[in-house]
Amino acid sequence: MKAVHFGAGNIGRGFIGALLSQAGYETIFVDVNGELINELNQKRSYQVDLAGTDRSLEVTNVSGLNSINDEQAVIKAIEEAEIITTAVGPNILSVIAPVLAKGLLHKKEKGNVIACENMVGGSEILKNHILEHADAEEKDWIIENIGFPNSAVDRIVPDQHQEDLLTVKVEPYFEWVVETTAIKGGRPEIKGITYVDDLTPYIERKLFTVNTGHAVAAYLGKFHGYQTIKQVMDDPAIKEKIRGALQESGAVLIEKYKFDEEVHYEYIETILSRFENPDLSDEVTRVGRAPIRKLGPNDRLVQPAVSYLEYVKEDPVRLAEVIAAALFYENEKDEEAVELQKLITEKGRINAFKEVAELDSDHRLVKAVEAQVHHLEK
Ligand SMILES: NC(=O)c1ccc[n+]([C@@H]2O[C@H](COP(=O)([O-])OP(=O)(O)OC[C@H]3O[C@@H](n4cnc5c(N)ncnc54)[C@H](O)[C@@H]3O)[C@@H](O)[C@H]2O)c1
Ligand SMILES: O=P(O)(O)OC[C@@H](O)[C@@H](O)[C@H](O)[C@H](O)CO
Repeated sequence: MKAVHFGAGNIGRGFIGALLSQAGYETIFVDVNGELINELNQKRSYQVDLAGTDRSLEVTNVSGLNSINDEQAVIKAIEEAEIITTAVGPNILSVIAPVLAKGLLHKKEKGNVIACENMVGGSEILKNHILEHADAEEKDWIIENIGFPNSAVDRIVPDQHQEDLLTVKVEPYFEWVVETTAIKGGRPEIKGITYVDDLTPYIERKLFTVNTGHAVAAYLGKFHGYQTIKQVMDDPAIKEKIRGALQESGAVLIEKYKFDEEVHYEYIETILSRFENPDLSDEVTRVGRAPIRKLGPNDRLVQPAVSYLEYVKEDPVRLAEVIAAALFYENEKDEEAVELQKLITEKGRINAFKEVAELDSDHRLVKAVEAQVHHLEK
């Protein structure tokens, strides 16, 4: 049984690769980081440490391929793989689509491709990128034989500063939910996957709670000079603002999906305590990375804020505040942060926000964010 996983980074090694290996798959990681690939090929195994415990897992039967230099080998690996997964980041899906298309068109049997990215409809979006690289007949073959089930993945895996390049420290908690309807052939037998018929409530609950909360911590935390999420959580005023933002996104989720209110509030508290794990050093720059993506219309801040206006019919105060803080986010090592600040210099904070969030000037959220920007400027 072979699996190909694109992206040997934090979540790739620390979560997806570990579960694939435990399920008995020979796992081939595909990445552009030559150093990582060399290490994987030399060691053929690596260690996953569970933060806050003395438990570790040995992930075995792994190897690596370079997605640029080893294209023919990547195509062959895809041809032979039963399952293909990705954790490369939403913006990279279009980049890996050409090689995926070539590999999938070599397959003789049905198979599944699962994008494990923080976005709604990730596998479906990847499918559309792949289909752009196929002619009409090839498109039909892919649509008929390859499943692209959407999925939601949850496990906090910070950037690693380990002596050993491959070792990765992760939080013990994890959740991987995969939608059944798009699967082709048999369901992949992977312990740890929860199969559901409709992923929408699960991905929205995850993205608009875990990732919304994380974004509040990162952008307000950075604004107030903190470096790690744990430091932010130790500031009671900001912790309360995170809880407040999650009550706003939660009000929408409860209304939209009829979640039990008490159970959802318990979920929020669990998420807050996950952010407080003293054995995880997660930097605000990782959690706040790619602010243009995070301020997009379907992402963790604007989507729940716009829905709050629709469902609750009031201005989302806490969500508007964190959006405003995101507009002050600077990090010279983050391409999107640099691009956002450039846009702000050219057009001003509110015009830049309208552009990335795709909102009109008279939208109530724009007014609410403007008020918060003025407040933060003081
Ligand atoms: N880290 C987490 O806590 C976490 C949790 C859940 C979901 N995710 C999602 O998983 C995805 C990856 O996040 P991460 O934290 O592991 O990031 P990461 O930067 O640690 O890993 C991404 C990897 O993709 C590789 N990559 C870049 N371009 C590539 C290409 N063209 N071909 C192959 N590989 C390429 C990078 O070299 C890197 O090793 C994101 O969508 C993220 O939202 C992350
Ligand atoms: O990966 P991003 O950039 O979409 O978001 C940063 C973090 O919020 C994210 O990686 C979380 O750690 C993860 O989603 C937890 O499951």
